[in-house]
Amino acid sequence: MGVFVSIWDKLFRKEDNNFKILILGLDRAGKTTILEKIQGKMEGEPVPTIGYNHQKVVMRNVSLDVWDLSGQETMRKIWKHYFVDTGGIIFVIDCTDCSRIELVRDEMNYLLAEPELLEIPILILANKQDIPEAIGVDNLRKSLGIVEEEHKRPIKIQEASAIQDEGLDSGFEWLIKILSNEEDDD
Ligand SMILES: Nc1nc2c(ncn2[C@@H]2O[C@H](COP(=O)(O)OP(=O)(O)OP(=O)(O)O)[C@@H](O)[C@H]2O)c(=O)[nH]1
Ligand SMILES: [Mg+2]
Repeated sequence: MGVFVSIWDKLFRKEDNNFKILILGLDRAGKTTILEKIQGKMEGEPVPTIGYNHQKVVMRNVSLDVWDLSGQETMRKIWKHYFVDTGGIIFVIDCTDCSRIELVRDEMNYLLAEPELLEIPILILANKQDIPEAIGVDNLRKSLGIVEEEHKRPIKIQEASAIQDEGLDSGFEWLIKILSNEEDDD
């Protein structure tokens, strides 16, 4: 953990306990739904994001500067312009969208290999678990080729249903704990 602490100290720590969070994932994964749900303000069907949504969210005394970026193909190419100063990533997957699971894996691997994001904690939300055909965490883990324990960075795959507001609290709690622990290790 010592390496993490020093990197956070140098790069990501904000004086006011504020962390920049990127919500990434393919189009229609449920990113905007999640951002709305965690703020308790879901109103009707979300429209596809053009560009980004930017919201300040306070949870557990931590201020999150959340950027929900469009997952459409052309927009995925400009995700990198938002990487600077990122404290954590929430990567959202539509677990019913099996035909694009390889594309999801490619995007995930791109993020994992990105030098600007090394050591950054990643919360993977395995979304749309309310739909019976959704693949579960074990299958998703195999499809992505991710073994959390073997990663140098903190990484967690969390089952979720944004629509039913399930799994979001646990996921965010984990991420905030990771970020806050670094704060605590002063
Ligand atoms: N059944 C179900 N539908 C969901 C869930 N989360 C999101 N959706 C639906 O999935 C669709 C896409 O949701 P968005 O939140 O707009 O997805 P997005 O990832 O922000 O998509 P882009 O902005 O295009 O990148 C919408 O119709 C949502 O209502 C979920 O947990 N379960
Ligand atoms: Mg969106």
